[in-house]
Amino acid sequence: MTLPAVEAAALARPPARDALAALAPAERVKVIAEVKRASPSRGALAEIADPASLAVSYQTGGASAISVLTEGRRFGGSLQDLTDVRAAVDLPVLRKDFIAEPYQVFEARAADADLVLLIVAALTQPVLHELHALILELGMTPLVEAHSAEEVERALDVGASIVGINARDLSTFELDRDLFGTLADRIPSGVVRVAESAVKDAADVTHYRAAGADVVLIGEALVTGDDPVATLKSFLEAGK
Ligand SMILES: O=C(O)c1ccccc1NCC(=O)[C@H](O)[C@H](O)COP(=O)(O)O
Repeated sequence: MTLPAVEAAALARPPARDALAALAPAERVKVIAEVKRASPSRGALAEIADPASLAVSYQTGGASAISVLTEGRRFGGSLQDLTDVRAAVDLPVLRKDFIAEPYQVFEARAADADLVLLIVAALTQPVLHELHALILELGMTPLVEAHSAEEVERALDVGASIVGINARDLSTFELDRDLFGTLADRIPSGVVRVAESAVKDAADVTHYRAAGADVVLIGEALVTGDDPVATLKSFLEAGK
């Protein structure tokens, strides 16, 4: 599709769901549950023939939003997965991908995304600013991902309302569950704090909540378990 065509398709969609309200800080931790077939660090994780029905299980289990990996080559995802998931649930849906240009933002809205991930490390500050503004202009919500104090500052400089700290180093794939705790205080109250990655069990959710997480983003532990509804419920219980 050409840029004008994808832009027109994006503008023709009904409004995005209010992700900021869905993820607002509350008495209990909230979860963004991820549809994740595979990953560069772990290879194949789960078949997921029907992403929409997995997303319905997540909604039943108490998720506040759904993340869909839309990158095909390394994660086995697609924009069609996102559209199918969005049609099956009442929750906001995140396009989780390596977003680098406006075309992908229009594409996300055209596929019915409500939230779009922006990875600070992958973008210059002017491009981060441009993409952040475009996501808001299209009525969606940016989730801005940081890995260091400097990247948190850059996220706040563009006006991010939701900041994620990803425990996974994107070049080495090493996990550091304590990174969130070292950076959380740099995110002011009023900005939603998301702890991303590395939850393997309920104790990790308790750990992130104690370190100040409003929201935890979880992929592998949900797609590899036998019962996503029960797993999610136990994680939410652990984050009270
Ligand atoms: O998951 C990976 O291997 C990965 C590698 C490089 C860039 C991104 C990657 N994953 C995307 C994510 O951030 C995670 O899917 C998400 O935070 C959930 O993580 P987890 O619960 O550890 O599956």
